Amino acid sequence: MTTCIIEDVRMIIEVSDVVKKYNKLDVLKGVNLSIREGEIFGLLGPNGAGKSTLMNTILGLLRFNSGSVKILGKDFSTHATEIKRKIGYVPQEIAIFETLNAIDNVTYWGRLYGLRGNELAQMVKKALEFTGLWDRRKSKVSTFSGGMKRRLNIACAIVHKPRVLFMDEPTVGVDPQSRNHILESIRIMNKEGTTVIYTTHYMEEIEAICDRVAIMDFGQIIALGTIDELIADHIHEQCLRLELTANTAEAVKVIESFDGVLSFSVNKEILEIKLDKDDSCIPRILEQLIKQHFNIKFMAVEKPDLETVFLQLTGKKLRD
Ligand SMILES: Nc1ncnc2c1ncn2[C@@H]1O[C@H](COP(=O)(O)OP(=O)(O)OP(=O)(O)O)[C@@H](O)[C@H]1O
Repeated sequence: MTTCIIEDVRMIIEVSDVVKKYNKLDVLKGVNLSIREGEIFGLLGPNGAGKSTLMNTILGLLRFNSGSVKILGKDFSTHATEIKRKIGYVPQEIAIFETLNAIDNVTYWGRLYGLRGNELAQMVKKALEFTGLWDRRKSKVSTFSGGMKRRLNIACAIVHKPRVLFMDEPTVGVDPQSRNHILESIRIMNKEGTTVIYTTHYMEEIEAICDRVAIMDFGQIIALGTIDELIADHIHEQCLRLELTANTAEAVKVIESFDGVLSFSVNKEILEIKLDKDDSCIPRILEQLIKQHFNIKFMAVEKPDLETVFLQLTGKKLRD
């Protein structure tokens, strides 16, 4: 009966009104969050926003002051062992034994997750193959590059094929090849049924793999949705950049009369025009400029992206 309830759950993680304080510092201020089974969920936020604290709270590694957390429909306080066997965690700090080789590291974690005998050996092999480390299984970790250590860190977290995988900035300091390998592995794991909760400061990673994204700031979720939804909900303008060969001041007089133009600035021969979301005025502006014999040297429309949303909501760049 219990297994049945776990299998039927659609929201794989439910966080309700979670408050976490460190002395007088409110680090999580009543966080509410539901993560769907089967998604890759990105958690973004400036340094100190509370992402790791939230992750550690969900994982049962940190006690919180009030609220509730459920994973797979169960509470950690009453079903810790059951939940732990179904989740994996890739911590920000690499948690592997430098003096052991790769296979012994992964085997150690496999045993902790309750795997034994032939099943353990098979799962260890699969995790090392999956992370591209099988050929180096007998090498001591102290001889590994930073990217290989990160991949081994992941192999340790996935050896038991978790239903939910938490990854806290798993690509910090890795080379582009390892980064691509990690992202591709996440996609494959997700296709095979693992729900992934992912934090990073790299927008391109979120864009590449995440189905939905939550933006956190000052201990609260301040926005949540797909990237398209976040842009539609929070960004109400875009920028048209034109470079003319001459007579920019006269061109301004043409442009300012158009509906949809919110503001503009001129820097030498470059015109930066802020437009509202409806970009139907762009072809009309260009048509009018050409008709009046302005010579357009360069033109670009800057479409808003996740970075634009993040900057608008937090006042910071993702990698500040
Ligand atoms: N053990 C602790 N004792 C006191 N304050 C803490 C402790 N751990 C975290 N904090 C504080 O809680 C806040 C949130 O920290 P957290 O590590 O969750 O942020 P984060 O969003 O993960 O940041 P980053 O992107 O830098 O990893 C910060 O102000 C941090 O200083």
